[in-house]
Amino acid sequence: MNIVYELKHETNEEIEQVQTHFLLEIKNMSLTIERFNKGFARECLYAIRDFHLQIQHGEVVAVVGASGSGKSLLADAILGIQPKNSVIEGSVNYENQPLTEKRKKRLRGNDIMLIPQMTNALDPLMKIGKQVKALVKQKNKQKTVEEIFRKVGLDPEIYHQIPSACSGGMIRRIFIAMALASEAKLIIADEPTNGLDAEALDELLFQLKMLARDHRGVVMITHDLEAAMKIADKIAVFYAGETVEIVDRKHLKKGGKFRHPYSRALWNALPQNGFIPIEGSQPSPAEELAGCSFADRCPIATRKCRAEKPELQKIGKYEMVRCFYA
Ligand SMILES: Nc1ncnc2c1ncn2[C@@H]1O[C@H](COP(=O)(O)OP(=O)(O)OP(=O)(O)O)[C@@H](O)[C@H]1O
Ligand code: NI
Repeated sequence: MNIVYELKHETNEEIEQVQTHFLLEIKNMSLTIERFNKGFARECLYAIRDFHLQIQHGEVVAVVGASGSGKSLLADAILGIQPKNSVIEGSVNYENQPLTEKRKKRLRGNDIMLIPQMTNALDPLMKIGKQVKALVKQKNKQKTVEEIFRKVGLDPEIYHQIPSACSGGMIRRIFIAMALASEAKLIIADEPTNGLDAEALDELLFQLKMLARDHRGVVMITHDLEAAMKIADKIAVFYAGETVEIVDRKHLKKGGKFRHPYSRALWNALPQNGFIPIEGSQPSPAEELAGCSFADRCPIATRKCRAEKPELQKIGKYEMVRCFYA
């Protein structure tokens, strides 16, 4: 209240910025892995080059990118479980405070929870019910877990089983149940829709939305643009370790288009839009890039794009695009 009052002379947009409370806000984040090749020469892998993301309570934000674009490393970096030989730079704030490695360690598994890409992340020897129950803070733990199992469509029998008795689809539901049971405010789901049939996929998307309705923030990391467009409030398109666009779903719902040539290419590659492929491949993380990461495959690239890296430009309250010509 006071802050807004003091900034009375600022523009409306600036006042809104002050009022916006982000659960997680990432700016210019990079993650570089250092390794030594066979000739013992030092080599850098630029796995994340320039990543931006903003998420508020109650929102689903999708990070959409192709295989190898750095999505899982991004999830690991937010949780503080990145490879030891990596260096993270940039600004990461959680609840408006810097998310230091020390703080990540404290919040991991409590405030911030990962739904991992691998389905073998549960304790293989502990009964599932017990693993979920361990996260419940309120009284009547058993009853709470049973209720959550019902919500996510898990057979109550699962309670007494160990993870190896469950299918991949069931394990994903167990992770959603764990997120619901916990008091986590931020859920990071890494490729949660992988390998699901159409029905299971819709169910899972609904469950992720349910987590957001519970006032939590859900970062859904995926290669599936279509799934992202179904539930995400905002979509951050990720290419070769960079956020190339952040689009608000409202813009797409109103018939607006993606603005970045890579996002447009992803959209054109969807079955309903004609399955149009694009030539070439994503630059390797080992490559140092002088210009735009997409320049080699971009239909509108110019000499400038190859020589100069475009910055992420703000084009609306939350929307951004990294292209000289978008
Ligand atoms: N520990 C590591 N050491 C060295 N390189 C790594 C390490 N982990 C990942 N990489 C490399 O970093 C790049 C990004 O990997 P990452 O797993 O984050 O991609 P992704 O977008 O999650 O891919 P996918 O969709 O296949 O899961 C890849 O080229 C990968 O080989
Ligand atoms: Ni991954």
